[in-house]
Amino acid sequence: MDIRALGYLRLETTTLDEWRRYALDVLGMVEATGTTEDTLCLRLDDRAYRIVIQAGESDRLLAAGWEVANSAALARAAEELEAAGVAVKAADPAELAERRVQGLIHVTDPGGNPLEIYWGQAQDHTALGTPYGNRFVTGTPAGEDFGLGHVVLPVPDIEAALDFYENLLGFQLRDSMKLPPQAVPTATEQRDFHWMHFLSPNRRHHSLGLYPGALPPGIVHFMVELETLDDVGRGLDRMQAAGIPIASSLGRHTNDRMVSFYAQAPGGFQVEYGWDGLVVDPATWVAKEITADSFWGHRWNG
Ligand SMILES: Cc1ccc(O)c(O)c1CC[C@@H]1C(=O)CC[C@]2(C)C(=O)CC[C@@H]12
Ligand SMILES: [Fe+2]
Repeated sequence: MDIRALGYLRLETTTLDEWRRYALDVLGMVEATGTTEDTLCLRLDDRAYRIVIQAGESDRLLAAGWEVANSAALARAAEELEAAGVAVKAADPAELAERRVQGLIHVTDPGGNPLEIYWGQAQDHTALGTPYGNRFVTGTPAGEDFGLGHVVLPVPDIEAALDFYENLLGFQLRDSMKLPPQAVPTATEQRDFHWMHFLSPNRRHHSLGLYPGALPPGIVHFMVELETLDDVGRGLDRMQAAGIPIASSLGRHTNDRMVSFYAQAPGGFQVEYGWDGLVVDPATWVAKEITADSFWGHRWNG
């Protein structure tokens, strides 16, 4: 399947005002066209939106949006999913209009996580006036797309999830890490360790992390990448000034070599704010095991 990138995330929140302040004033994202009283649309780049946050009854991930190139690629994706026994539901015209895409199917992964596979998202050609001069890395100036960043999803059955994303969706496995049982309190089976996997359909080291346990919000964290270390440092200052709990201190990951910190987001999951993530060559990449999450830093709280 020819998926190109993590195009967007849709979230539901019980505290939209808190999310508005968090996304705009702290993360430095930009309010996008389509924002209403009960739906906050966020721009990071020239896409009409990259994150949509809807007021609702719960705090959870509504969908991870995965982008394909065109309608033929979407039709093939639907065929391959159906042939594999995965239920596929085509979007109705109202959903397409709301999402500002030209074609879309709804699917659920083996962990029950909702995904939307789509093509033809609208762009916004107006200048992106980020509030702190910060810039998000979502691709190259030449037009190569790396997607909005990455998302880590909880998947109680890690083997089934890896098979789905690697062999059906066609993501490349970049590396894996053994988590100790205490890092996975909701694991369905007692084991000496639990694998966590990192994958991507493009040259961003990972667009998807698979966490081998359950978490109520349906998302462990999402990561947005900033252009400079100063963008990340200033973001950390804003988090602290706003009194937002830092979930993990600044550190550099061993696999994508990203320098990042993690902050609590409204709703019981985290946002990773990073810089200097690895861009790989899929033709020469080999899957590896990492045996530490970071070269330095990333001290987790609580
Ligand atoms: C190890 C790692 C590499 C690259 C990343 O972008 C990244 O987020 C991580 C950390 C992943 C992971 C997590 O998301 C939830 C809490 C985890 C499971 C830990 O307890 C250690 C690693 C953490
Ligand atoms: Fe991450």
